[in-house]
Amino acid sequence: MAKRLPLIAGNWKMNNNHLEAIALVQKLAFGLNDKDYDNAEVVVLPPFTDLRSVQTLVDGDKLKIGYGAQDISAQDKGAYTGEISGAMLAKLDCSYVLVGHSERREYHNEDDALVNAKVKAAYRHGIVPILCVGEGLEVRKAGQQVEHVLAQLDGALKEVTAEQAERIVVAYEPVWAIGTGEVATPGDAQEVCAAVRARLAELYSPEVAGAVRVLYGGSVKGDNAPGIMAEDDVDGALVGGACLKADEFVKVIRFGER
Ligand SMILES: O=C(CO)COP(=O)(O)O
Repeated sequence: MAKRLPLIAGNWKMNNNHLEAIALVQKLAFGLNDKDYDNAEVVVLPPFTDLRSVQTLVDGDKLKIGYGAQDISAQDKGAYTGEISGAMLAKLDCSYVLVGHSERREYHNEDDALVNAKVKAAYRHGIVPILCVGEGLEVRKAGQQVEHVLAQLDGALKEVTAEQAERIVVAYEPVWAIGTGEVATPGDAQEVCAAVRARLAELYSPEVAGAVRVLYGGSVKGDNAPGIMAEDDVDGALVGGACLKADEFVKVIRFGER
């Protein structure tokens, strides 16, 4: 089976206006070389208002950095004030979209049914969903993390075909590790990422499970990325705080060199 190319994605969250976005992507591109792009796929996920600027820069300078959005409407068009459709994101050449980030689940009450509708909306427009799953501290303390994450996965993948599922990216982000500096151990990440892959094999096939990239996210930095990425079932990282500084993000991308 072909080895999965690691994916290092930077979730900017609500940071950087469109001018700051250009500066950050330029700095990132300047810090990366051909070998980096051979070793990992590099993606940034800026706010909606930055996407056109990022698209223009990536196209104009022929950068090998990919990009995508942090959310997508479940609807395709119409009277949905404030929403952004998959068609709009596709027109901006977005390759990826985050779906079901824990901050959307928490602050916008997104449940598994809505996450499922957004996953399907992404596929309708040819955009690859980066599906976020992860447990809170109470669930972790109760030792229920695997059951919790698999229930989120099952809910998000309802009516998603094998052909679609093969292209999905799943990001395991334990909520207690997000923005807290409290990183999961490599063993914690491996346990849940392996369980996600095993469930994909059950729901679809070993081929689908073998193709899907499963990322870890939650306080990933340059110095802890190598240990986490060394685990068999961890195929990359979804990075928050550390992606806002180009130098630190480059260190994460070079996880294999340390
Ligand atoms: O939520 C995250 C990425 O989506 C992780 O954020 P931090 O890396 O800041 O913990």
